Amino acid sequence: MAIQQLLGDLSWPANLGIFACIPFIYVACKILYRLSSLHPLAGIPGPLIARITDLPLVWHAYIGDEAQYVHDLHLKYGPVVRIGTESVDFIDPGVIHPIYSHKGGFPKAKYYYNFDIDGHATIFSLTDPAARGARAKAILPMFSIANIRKGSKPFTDSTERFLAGLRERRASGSANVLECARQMSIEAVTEYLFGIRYGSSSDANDSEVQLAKGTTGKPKLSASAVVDNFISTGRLWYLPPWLYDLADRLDALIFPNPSIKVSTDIVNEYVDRVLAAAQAESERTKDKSAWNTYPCRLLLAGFSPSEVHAQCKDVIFAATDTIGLTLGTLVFLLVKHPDVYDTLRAEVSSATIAKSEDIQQLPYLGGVVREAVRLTGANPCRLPREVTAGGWQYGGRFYPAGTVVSASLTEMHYSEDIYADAHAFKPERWANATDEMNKCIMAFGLGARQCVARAMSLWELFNITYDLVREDTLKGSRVAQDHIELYTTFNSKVKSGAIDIVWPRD
Ligand code: HEM
Repeated sequence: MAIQQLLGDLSWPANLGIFACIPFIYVACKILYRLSSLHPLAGIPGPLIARITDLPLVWHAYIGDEAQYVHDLHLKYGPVVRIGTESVDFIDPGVIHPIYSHKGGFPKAKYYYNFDIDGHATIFSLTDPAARGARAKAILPMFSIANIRKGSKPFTDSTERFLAGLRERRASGSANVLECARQMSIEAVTEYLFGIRYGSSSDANDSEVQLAKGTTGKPKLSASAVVDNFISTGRLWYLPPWLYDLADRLDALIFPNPSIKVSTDIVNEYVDRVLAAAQAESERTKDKSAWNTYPCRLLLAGFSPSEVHAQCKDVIFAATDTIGLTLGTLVFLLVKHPDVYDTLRAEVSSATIAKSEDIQQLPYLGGVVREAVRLTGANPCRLPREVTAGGWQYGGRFYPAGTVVSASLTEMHYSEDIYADAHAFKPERWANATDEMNKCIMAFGLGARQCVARAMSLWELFNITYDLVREDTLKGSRVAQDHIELYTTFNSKVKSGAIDIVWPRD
């Protein structure tokens, strides 16, 4: 009443002034609370700014050095750092089980919503475990190692094309192995999962469909621009979805890239074709046990054609750059380290391989693949999870519900405490791997939400490396750059867009 009377006594401009001040008062109170000892994360070391606002995190993700930013904070403040108002990052093998594995781990943090596709939450972006589970159940059998072995032809065919492509480029003196590996990955995965290889067409030349002119004038995989665009979601993903959309539009307006539109159309047309074939298949045969492709399985499980379209695109995005970058880096490391290459070649040349699974038993090859996976960091930053109702007690501290907790790949994989001489490429370290080394490899994620295609990807990496080294295509090659420079947000991106190797002509 007193306030009402006071307001009533004031002139209307004074009233307006008071109302205009309310948001500022609200923000000021919020900042004071965040800075005070009343905030539940008050005792956690970190920069003052991170207690007030998430803007530094948003900024470093946007400019592509989030991994370096988080690393610098750990160097300064120790293994447990408050990196944002509600966010804490750990370098501690002990957090892996409670955050990612125990009872399915904490759910994915809200930022994953920004990875939705065409208005649909995907198997990757869903934060609700039950909704994700219903979709994953339909497709997971396709990723079992037994089924991959049974249906391995798309993989062996794409490996053969990858090797043929490298031989061709060797003749010309240089190869961008990143682009070759991306192409190999998208072909293998789409043919295996969708039954129609990306880029294949009955009425057009494969290479016309697959390759669009890159900006340098060199042919570039036609899906590259749309894949790059999708993985760059991580640059803005800390924004709330409405602001994300706005920022994304503004970004496209300020930095227009016409090749994204061309590439998006090509990929959409391809996925339309995949979906139409799956729908025709479901019409043709009512025998549901014969429905064996990824889209058929999702349709069978009751999901709408428009969602299945989005789920297919999600897989293309998830597969192309991750395998592309990992395989590209692996080849780069082998070329850069001739001693490792020679040891591997000796093992591969003398091996007796009766069946393809024997390849994964080769110990030095195993070390090479694990070491390349460790050093690549296709997802180099944190995999954030949100503490659920009831909070989480860990290391003598209480983290209330809503706290975003994480471990970051770059911190774990480059920790000197876990991997001595962590920056070096040392396949032999895996001959006597400690439990901690095995536990802290998080390239494929961890726990219940780890990569559905982990076994498939490793299977490909082992087989391709084996064939590549056996036929000695890399003989005489050199790296064209000393190291691979990356933008680091949720997904890594090679700054130059290429991992080049050359075969010098003497
Ligand atoms: C070297 C290759 C690959 C790497 C390094 C990789 C990495 C990852 C990582 C780190 C995650 C977990 C992300 C998180 O927790 O936030 C993930 C999830 C996922 N990946 Fe991969 N991935 C690879 C290949 C693939 C391929 C080939 C496919 C599809 C054919 C794929 C499909 C997925 C999907 C659908 C998820 C979401 C799983 C879920 O949340 O339930 N990935 N991947």
